[in-house]
Amino acid sequence: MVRSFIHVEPDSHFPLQNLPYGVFRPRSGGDPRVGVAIGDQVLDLAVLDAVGYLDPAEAAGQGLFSKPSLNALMALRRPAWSELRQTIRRLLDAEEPALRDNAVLRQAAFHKQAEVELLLPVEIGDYTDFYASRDHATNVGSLFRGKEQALMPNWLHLPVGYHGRASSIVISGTDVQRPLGQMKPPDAAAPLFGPCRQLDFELEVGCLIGTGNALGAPISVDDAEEYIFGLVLVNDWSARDIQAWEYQPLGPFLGKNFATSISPWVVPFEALEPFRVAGPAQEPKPLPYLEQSGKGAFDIRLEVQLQAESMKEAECIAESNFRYLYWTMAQQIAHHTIGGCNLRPGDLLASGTVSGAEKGTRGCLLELTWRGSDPLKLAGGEERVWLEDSDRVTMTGWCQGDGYRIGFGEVTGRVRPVGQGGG
Ligand SMILES: O=C(O)/C=C/C(=O)CC(=O)CC(=O)O
Ligand SMILES: [Ca+2]
Ligand SMILES: [Mg+2]
Repeated sequence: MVRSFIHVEPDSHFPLQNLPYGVFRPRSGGDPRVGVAIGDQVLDLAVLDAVGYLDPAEAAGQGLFSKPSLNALMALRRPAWSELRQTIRRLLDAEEPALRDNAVLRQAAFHKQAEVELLLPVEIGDYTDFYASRDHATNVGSLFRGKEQALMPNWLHLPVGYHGRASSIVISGTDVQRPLGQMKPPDAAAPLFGPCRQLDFELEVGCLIGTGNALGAPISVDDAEEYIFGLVLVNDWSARDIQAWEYQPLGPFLGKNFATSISPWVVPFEALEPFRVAGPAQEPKPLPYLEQSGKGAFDIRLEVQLQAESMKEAECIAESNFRYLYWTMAQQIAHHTIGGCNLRPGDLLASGTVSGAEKGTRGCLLELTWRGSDPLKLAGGEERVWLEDSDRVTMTGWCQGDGYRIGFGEVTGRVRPVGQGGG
């Protein structure tokens, strides 16, 4: 197995096979710039580019890495991403002396991850959220509309989604303020206004678009993966009481626009190739524009941890897998653009809550507690139906290779009570 001269623990999320991109700022100061995670280090690509170490890659020499976002890099095409990735991989290889034996450059180019601040890596222009897990859609449908109408008649024919809100996407670690809103409990005669009482998380995977398409020029399902730059973890925080009252007939609005958290490291799509698998069988067969040849799902293990303020450590409350999704990322992209809609570099297409068939694989509290009828019992006697103030939700994910992991790191956030200011 290929190894780096940088030490990488076997359970590290960031071995040489991964090389995810992020935007960071050293805690000691300096401007935001682009880096790559390796073991517990960050490699500063702006430093490497400045000394010509990334030459002759197409991405080199253009100032792409001394920017506060990955967008300019994402706007290049797949061959350029692939070439850059190979260049970085070679420079980090244990057998390659160029960087390994240049102590002065190494000193300037590497930072401990613990000594940098990770920033929102992408300027996200548009955010779309799908609803691609059949188990999630069936469960939510049963809970919101009753068993008979669990899965809407369109669901097996197209990837259902809604246009989300990009402005409130925040980086992992940002506190999330409990939203205020309008809700109508079943026993109330009129709607109430106040802090959300049914705050939830949603375990999702986000697909970041690299290459865009022109307005009016759809992306075909079999070309769609060429447009994907990389993936992140997404927590689509949801106010279930606000959502349940407002959503008909146009779908989620304020119930989901107050915050969406993403993980800081963008895992290159190319790194996931060894973990490609077939997704669930699709019956009825989708219309030709959605029919994908080959396998379109990826085996990514996902976990949700919850930590109440009284708990010494976080407790795992759900284990799921990205491969459970019914609709693939390629199908989502093909559907999104079939009417002519243009995607732009940096757009986020989230998968929708990733739930599986077993109870412990459900990706949100709405399902895990069956809308409150089956509370979760946590360590130290804590019980949860919905999130309480100061609860911390952490999601993690990784592909398990033979002796290595392609990891996503984590997306974490803590619930802050209403009225404690911004930031
Ligand atoms: O079926 C409904 O009314 C509920 C929809 C959602 O909760 C939308 C959503 O965020 C989709 C998802 O995460 O899978
Ligand atoms: Ca969602
Ligand atoms: Mg959201």
